[in-house]
Amino acid sequence: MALRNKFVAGNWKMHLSVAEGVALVTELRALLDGVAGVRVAVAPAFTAIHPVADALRGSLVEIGGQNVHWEKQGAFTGEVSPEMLVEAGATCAIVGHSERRQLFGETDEGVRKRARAALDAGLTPIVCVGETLAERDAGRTLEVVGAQVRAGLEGFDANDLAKLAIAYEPVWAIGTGRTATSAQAQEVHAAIRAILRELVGDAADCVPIQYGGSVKPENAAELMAQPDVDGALVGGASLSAASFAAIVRAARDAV
Ligand SMILES: O=C[C@H](O)COP(=O)(O)O
Repeated sequence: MALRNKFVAGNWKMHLSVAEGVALVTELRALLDGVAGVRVAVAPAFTAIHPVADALRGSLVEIGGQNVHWEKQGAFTGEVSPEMLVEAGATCAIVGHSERRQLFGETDEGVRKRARAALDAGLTPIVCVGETLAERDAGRTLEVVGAQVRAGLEGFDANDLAKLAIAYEPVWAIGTGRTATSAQAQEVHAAIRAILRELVGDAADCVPIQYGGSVKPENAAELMAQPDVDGALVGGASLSAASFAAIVRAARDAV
C-alpha cells in the first residue's frame, strides 16, 4: 500500500499574466478531469493567485505561493504573509527555491522560518534543497543536501513533517534541459528519506519528496517510478497545460 500520494506542483516562476494563467488552468482542469490519486498544484505569480484560484474553484488542482514570509504582517516590503496566501486561495507554498537562495540571498535559517510559518497557517510548505554543479563535481552532493534538509527542518516533529513536502532540485538541472538520471535522483531522495527517518522515525515514509529539474512528459514516468521519487516540482513544462497534465498522468500511473 502506498504510504504517500504523488504530489506534482507547477512553479510558474515570473511567467504568465493573469489572463494567461487563467487560460492555462481552465485548459488544465479539463485535461485532468477524472484524474485522481495525485495531489496537483500550480504556483502562479502573487498577482495571479486569486484569479487563478477562482478559475480552479471546484477542481482538485490547488494553488501555491512561490515564496512566503514568516511574519503575519508588517514593514517587509516585497514579502507576502502565509495568511495573505491563504486568503487568496493558496494551500501550499514553495520555500527555499534555489533561485531564492542564489539570487536573493535566502538562508537555511530563513527557509526554516518560512516553512514553520507556512505550516502554522495551514499551508503545505514545499521545502527545496539541491546542490550546484561544482558541489556535485566535488562529490559533496549528499553533504550539501543533507545539511540543507537538517537546517531547514530543525525543530520540526513528526506532526509537522506529515504536513510538508520536500523538493530535491539539483541546481545544474534547473532550466538547463539536463535532467538528473533516475538513479541520481533516487540516490539523493533515499538519502533525504534516511535523514527524515533519523529525525522522526517511520513518519518519514509519509513525506512526499518531489524531484525538480527539467522534468518533462518524456522523462517523468521513469523518474517517478523510483521508490523515493514521489512527484515533481515542474518549472518550464508547467507553462503548457498539455505537458503539465501529461506529467500529472505519469505520476498517477507510477507505482
Ligand atoms: O521549481 C521548478 C524548478 O526550478 C525546475 O524548473 P525546470 O523544470 O524549468 O527545470
